[in-house]
Amino acid sequence: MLDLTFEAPAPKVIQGAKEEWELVIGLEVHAQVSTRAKLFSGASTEFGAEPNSNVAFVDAGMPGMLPVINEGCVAQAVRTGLGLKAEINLRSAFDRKNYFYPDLPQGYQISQLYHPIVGEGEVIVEMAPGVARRVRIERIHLEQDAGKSIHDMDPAMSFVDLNRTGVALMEIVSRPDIRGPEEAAAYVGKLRQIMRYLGTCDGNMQNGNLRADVNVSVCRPGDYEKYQETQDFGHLGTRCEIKNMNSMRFIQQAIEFEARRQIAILEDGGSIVQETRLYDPDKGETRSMRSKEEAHDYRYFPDPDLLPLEIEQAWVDDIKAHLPELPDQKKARFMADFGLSDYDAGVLTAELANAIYFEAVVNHVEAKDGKLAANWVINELFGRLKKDDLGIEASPVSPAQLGEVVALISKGDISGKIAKELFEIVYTEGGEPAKIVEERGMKQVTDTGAIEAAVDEIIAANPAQVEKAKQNPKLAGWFVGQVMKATGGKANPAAVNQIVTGKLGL
Ligand SMILES: Nc1ncnc2c1ncn2[C@@H]1O[C@H](COP(=O)(O)OP(=O)(O)OP(=O)(O)O)[C@@H](O)[C@H]1O
Ligand SMILES: [Mg+2]
Ligand SMILES: [Mg+2]
Repeated sequence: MLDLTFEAPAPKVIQGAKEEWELVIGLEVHAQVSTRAKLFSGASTEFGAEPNSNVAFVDAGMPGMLPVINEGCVAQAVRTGLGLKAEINLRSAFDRKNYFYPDLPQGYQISQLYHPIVGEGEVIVEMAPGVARRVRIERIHLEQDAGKSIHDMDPAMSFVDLNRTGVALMEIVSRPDIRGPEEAAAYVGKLRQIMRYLGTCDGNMQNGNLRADVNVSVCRPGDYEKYQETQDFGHLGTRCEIKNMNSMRFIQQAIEFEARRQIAILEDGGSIVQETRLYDPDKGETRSMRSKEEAHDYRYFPDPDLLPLEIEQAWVDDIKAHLPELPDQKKARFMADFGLSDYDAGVLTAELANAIYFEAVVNHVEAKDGKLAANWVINELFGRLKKDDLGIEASPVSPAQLGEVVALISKGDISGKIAKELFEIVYTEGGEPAKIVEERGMKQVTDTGAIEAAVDEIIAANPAQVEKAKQNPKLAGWFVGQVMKATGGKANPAAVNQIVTGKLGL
């Protein structure tokens, strides 16, 4: 496992006009379950389909239609819970959350207020190499997504698209353990990463696949510690909830703005009204959407159309036994097996596809070359792909090809400089690296006779430089550079250096 030091929360402190304030943040993350069918119907969840083409009668709220639970969605929620080291509740139940909105044809959302499927867990967020924070998860429940109102097609009309109605969401509720905007973004990033590894949510924030409701309050220094001791929310300030954030950058901006807004009110002698707010990225401010009093009147009650959900421990155990390696485990293994730095291992495991690619490269080289392979994947390959705006899946260089390049460097067959040329050839033209080296005469010159001849020539042609070098041995580097140039970068630099210093008598 990763060797982490857990730090007490370092809250973001904001200096108000009169006093200092600390931030307290709790997140409700809505993660769309990766699944082909909806939570209670067989309709497809495909993104971007023709409006209203993926709607079962039950999704449209037709009278007499009954919901039928999708076992695959339940398995995904359990998998997510296990990935967050959470308790799994073998018995959970569905409740109706009633409200009226044009994109909600049933007039209620089926959710799990009283008995969620997943209980307490945790997310470990690394804020600096080896320094981590633990954010507690309160619960994860399954619920239906709503449809989408469309207001921008016609100035006089609104339309509704029910494709998203009834798609399964996991609402992942954190404790108010997050103490600053960067930490909030890091937390969402870590959750996203874990779920992508688990295959339970695609985490595509642009598509609305992962959205966060951000709860923000402020308190005076010392009050948060009192809350931690007693778990009494009375020590914390009143929260406001900023709905539906789907960008890490906006999450941070919204928190910052919201905290300052609350501080200004409090320092003015006012009090915070608990309410739901929306963030306007163009104006960089939050504004009130509805007060929480109205919003809370959901008249929750157990859904009479659905029996309590009972699952078996053996089924949960089976899912647990088949969990994939998670980001922290993979990172720790990369560091231990290949001697990678925390940073390199972090970059390579940030996205599962990158980690898979790297491991495939390493399969073609010896373990001792893991670090070299990491450098090539991170610096050369990622850099090159970025230039062409390509994802790793579209890489023109396969792991086998890159592994071969790395092995050629490691064996001393080619120099680092030539390796870059070789990489570019493989990237643009394809082909087998070893063959290319052979055919195009790119092999490194390790033959000392040939290097000596080149050194002699440079020394003979530059008597003045030779004199200077004798006074200042650092100038040997100049001779090495000249020899490298003369041999088209193919001479082995270490051998050149040795011969140059020998011949100059340094
Ligand atoms: N004082 C506080 N400051 C900041 N966050 C808080 C505070 N108190 C509670 N929270 C956070 O607010 C969130 C409350 O979410 P929860 O789903 O339990 O209820 P809700 O927001 O009332 O309901 P809904 O799901 O209808 O929005 C949690 O993430 C919790 O950590
Ligand atoms: Mg909630
Ligand atoms: Mg909420």
